[in-house]
Amino acid sequence: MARHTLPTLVAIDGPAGSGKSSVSRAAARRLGFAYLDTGAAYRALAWLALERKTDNTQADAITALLKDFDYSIGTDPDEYFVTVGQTDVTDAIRSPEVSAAVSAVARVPAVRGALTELFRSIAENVDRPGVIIEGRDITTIVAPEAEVRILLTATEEARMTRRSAEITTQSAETVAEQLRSRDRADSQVVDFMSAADGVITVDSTHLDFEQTIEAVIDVYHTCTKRALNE
Ligand SMILES: Nc1ncnc2c1ncn2[C@@H]1O[C@H](COP(=O)(O)OP(=O)(O)OP(=O)(O)O)[C@@H](O)[C@H]1O
Ligand SMILES: Nc1ccn([C@@H]2O[C@H](COP(=O)(O)O)[C@@H](O)[C@H]2O)c(=O)n1
Repeated sequence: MARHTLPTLVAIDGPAGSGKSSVSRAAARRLGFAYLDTGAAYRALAWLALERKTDNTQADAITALLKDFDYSIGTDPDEYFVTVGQTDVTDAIRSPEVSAAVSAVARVPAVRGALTELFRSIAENVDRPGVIIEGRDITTIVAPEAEVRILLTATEEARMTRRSAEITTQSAETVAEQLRSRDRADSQVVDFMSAADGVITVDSTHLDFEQTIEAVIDVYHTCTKRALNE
């Protein structure tokens, strides 16, 4: 059977609160692309571990969860949802408990291997001409061959200010400390603080939301034009 044309891949990595999900989703909408949030899968597995009262320091116990991890995510930027089995976990995976547990789950190599395969398969099968995939290791591990590779960053101060404006149920100090400690734990596993070779940095520290979306779309046009001329 003839293989369908593969979608254009736009890979975006960056630290917590750098705007990966909000900016990627808005840019995907404008480009008519699908949007794949990879952090949601790690969060959903962490949610399952909490539901099953699994000790998340035990790699074997976390790995065992993968065998009945019935995960599904919406890749339409206008119809985002995350389910595990019959349960809609779209909101539950954003809880402070899941955010605090997720890095321990994400450090397990078998989990990373399985989810990487899942992301590649979802991305290959979207029903759009392209897909924006965002996370921590997309430009380097999940899709190093992506036509467009971006590191979306902002200073720690800017990221914390934006995140604490969003989360009003916790103090700014608590939000900042959670963000910092998640980045610390995650960066022991993958490097998302510096751009790998060929990856273009978009620093949004002094850009507003709209300007950041435009900056990402500009990089997309520059990279795709360059590829056409090669
Ligand atoms: N350039 C910007 N100017 C102002 N606010 C922004 C900008 N970019 C993103 N934001 C806001 O910052 C907050 C964090 O963004 P977002 O949730 O998209 O980050 P993230 O990188 O996906 O975070 P995490 O990895 O923790 O899920 C959101 O409230 C978003 O609307
Ligand atoms: N490619 C990725 C994406 C995410 N993670 C882990 O998931 C956590 C949640 O991600 P968010 O983008 O929703 O904040 C993140 O803190 C990492 O632990 C990952 O390892 N690789």
